Amino acid sequence: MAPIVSIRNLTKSYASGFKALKGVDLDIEQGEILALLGPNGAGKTTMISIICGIVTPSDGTVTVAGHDILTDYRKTRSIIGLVPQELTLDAFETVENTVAFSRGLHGCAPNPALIERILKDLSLYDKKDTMLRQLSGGMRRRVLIAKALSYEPKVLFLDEPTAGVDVSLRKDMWQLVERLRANGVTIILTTHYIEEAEEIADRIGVINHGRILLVEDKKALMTKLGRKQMTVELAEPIGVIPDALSPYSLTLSGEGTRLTYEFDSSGERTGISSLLSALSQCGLRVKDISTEQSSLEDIFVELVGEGK
Ligand SMILES: Nc1ncnc2c1ncn2[C@@H]1O[C@H](COP(=O)(O)OP(=O)(O)OP(=O)(O)O)[C@@H](O)[C@H]1O
Repeated sequence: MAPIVSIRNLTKSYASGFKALKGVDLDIEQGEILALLGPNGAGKTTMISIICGIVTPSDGTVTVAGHDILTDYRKTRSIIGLVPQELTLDAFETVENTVAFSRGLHGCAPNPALIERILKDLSLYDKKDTMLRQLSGGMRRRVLIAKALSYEPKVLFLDEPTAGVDVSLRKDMWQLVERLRANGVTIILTTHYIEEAEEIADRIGVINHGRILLVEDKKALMTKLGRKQMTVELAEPIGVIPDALSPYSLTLSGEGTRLTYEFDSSGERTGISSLLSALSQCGLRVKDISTEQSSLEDIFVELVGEGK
């Protein structure tokens, strides 16, 4: 299937001369949840803003469902929903009116039943007649999402949807994202919370200094870049690693009592059982064994660190 969003050589230089995007290529598949991770200033918001028609690109092309975002912007904007980072809402309007109005602004016929469902889904229904200025920050964020959902977008961009919200709202958001995906909506979210990407994304994109460092299936990324380590505590210290153990890439530490073995957790054989029998053949007594796997956070920090 053709990608729902296709980005080619996307470049953005702001008037100040600052290059926020330096030739980004990215295909987003229909129905996926893509998490974009990147440190502050990496270019995430710039990229999303260009796709949504808020910022003009300096070079490159973006198509949404086959339509060019510049020449066919009416069409692409009708397909896209955006939940921005900033909480810009009209303080004196009610929740229900704000959401219904947003649907009208996007040229959709009124649909009170749909608005009611969205408000209920976001636990906003009992606040439908409340003025926005009387809502908490978390509730306002829910209103921003309701506004974006009011015109039934096929592609939804969430720019740090859970920044500064409490744990229960974060979990609600994750559930909502799951439900939207089940209804065929493609979701692109930026986040600083790596556990969020780990929890809900199908694919992870890492962006830094205006470039995409990688885009990879989450599970494949964890297996490909994730290292596993086994640490063996020996009962008695040794001076050097015996020759018989040279086939294993071992390092000795802890004043001769700790052997560390790195292995490929994706491989069919990890080599753990043969290493353990080799240890006993060498007469080494094992006191304790532990294994550790690098997390998405370790992988991210390593990738972004390399890009510096
Ligand atoms: N209007 C502008 N004029 C000049 N520079 C800008 C403008 N908007 C953004 N930038 C710069 O472009 C870079 C990328 O900003 P952007 O907001 O896209 O990053 P981000 O990845 O979304 O960061 P964050 O995680 O902090 O939201 C930053 O260095 C920012 O200062």
